Amino acid sequence: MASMHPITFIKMHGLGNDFVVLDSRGGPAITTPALARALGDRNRGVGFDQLAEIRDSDSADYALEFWNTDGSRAGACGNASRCVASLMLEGRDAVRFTTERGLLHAKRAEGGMIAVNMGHPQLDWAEVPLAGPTDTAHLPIEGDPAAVGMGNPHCIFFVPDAEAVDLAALGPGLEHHPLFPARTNVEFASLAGPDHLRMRVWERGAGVTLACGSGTCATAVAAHLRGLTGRRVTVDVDGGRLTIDWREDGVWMTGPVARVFDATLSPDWLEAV
Ligand SMILES: N[C@@H](CCC[C@H](N)C(=O)O)C(=O)O
Repeated sequence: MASMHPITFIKMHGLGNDFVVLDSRGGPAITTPALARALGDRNRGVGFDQLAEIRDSDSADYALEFWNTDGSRAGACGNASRCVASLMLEGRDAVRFTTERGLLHAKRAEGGMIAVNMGHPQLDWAEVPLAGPTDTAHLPIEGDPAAVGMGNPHCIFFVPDAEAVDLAALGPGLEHHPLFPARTNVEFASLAGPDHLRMRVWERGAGVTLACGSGTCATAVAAHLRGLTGRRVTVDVDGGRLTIDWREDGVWMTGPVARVFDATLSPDWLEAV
């Protein structure tokens, strides 16, 4: 891939869910499926769970596009949204940005945390999407999972002990289950206390990750709808803790972010992609 200009990027993470952030505002989009796969390679590239590209927006402060390590696009990425918002919030109280699913909002929260409103959950089978008319609260899959869309699909299992689940063994088959025509992210959650969940995730297009923001929102929504929790919950994921609050105006997610380093892609490496 030839490039006229040096391509700089920022490496960030939210609870160990790690990202390469590209900013192509004012110019053409940079990311292709091949570049996402090459950059996502932890041995020969940089390594990430998702790539987030910042684009110009006519209707908001900026637009965001998300890519998985397998080169596929994702309609939502909660933790990358919080990471990029932390950059864009410099000198501002709140930001508005567009993603595939529409307009979202983010703001600073207490203790240096970043909060993002991930929008309203999608509870209709066609919105998730599922392959045909199905009760999203109880899918016809062994283990009685629920389906919730947050701009991307999630299949959520409530289990006695999320720690004991072999994600690598179960994840690939469930990600490609025929009920999910666009594949799915897969979450396993158990109740850790009142309004407190323990959750682990297999991400569509990325595999096992330490955290998934949209998955945490989807799990909190499913837990409330099953009568397991209230609308505000603490969720412990492998990489740390998120707070989810399902309010009138959408599902708010609050947690930490980190900027790890800034760098420039080598032109020789890019040429070979
Ligand atoms: N890590 C993310 C979700 C990323 C996208 C997902 N793998 C998909 O393909 O839908 C998050 O924080 O939400």
